[in-house]
Amino acid sequence: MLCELCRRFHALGWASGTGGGISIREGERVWVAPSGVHKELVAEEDLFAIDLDGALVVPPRDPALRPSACTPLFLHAYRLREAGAVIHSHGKSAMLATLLGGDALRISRLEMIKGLAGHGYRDEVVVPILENTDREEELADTLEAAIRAHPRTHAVLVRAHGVYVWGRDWRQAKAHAEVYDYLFDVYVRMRELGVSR
Ligand SMILES: CSCCC(=O)C(=O)COP(=O)(O)O
Ligand SMILES: [Zn+2]
Repeated sequence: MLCELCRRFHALGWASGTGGGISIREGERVWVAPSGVHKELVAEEDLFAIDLDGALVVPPRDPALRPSACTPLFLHAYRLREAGAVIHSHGKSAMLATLLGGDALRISRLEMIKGLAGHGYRDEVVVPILENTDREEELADTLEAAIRAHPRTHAVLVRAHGVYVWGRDWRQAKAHAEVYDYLFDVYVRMRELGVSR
């Protein structure tokens, strides 16, 4: 499923140019893809299994592979939110939404908001925005702080970069990622049109 979802996210433009992807938790194990490879071509034997402290449990077939640089960020969502899957998207809507400024994106009164667990139509969706760093791993501490400061969010944006989204399992994480992508796209379009909600 991890490999299949990487292919689908690549087709959506969420995991192009080797970045982005998804990790999935299976009990006490977390499966992650290799770093810096074409995510749409990742095969089952290329995957790493690690425990929730990041220790290697199952190595990939090729010893030259390294786990995704997103791994420390994925682990924060697993540990702090009991997530079952975490998606990292480089989708353009997420990236563009972060360029409109502020330390959080806020949007409300849209039907699609109901697709986020614990949210209703009238709720304000608040997605914190982190400042980007030179290396993906360096985002881990600020992502942890943002997750703690925003207990209702299922996503954290990274300026000029993308978004991390999670859910209780891969199905909910995928649904959340699709809803947030819709909201980010609408947010950018609304700013272009000069309308607000
Ligand atoms: C063009 S990818 C730049 C690095 C990045 O943003 C990223 O998400 C890398 O992830 P990886 O899984 O390849 O370590
Ligand atoms: Zn990235």
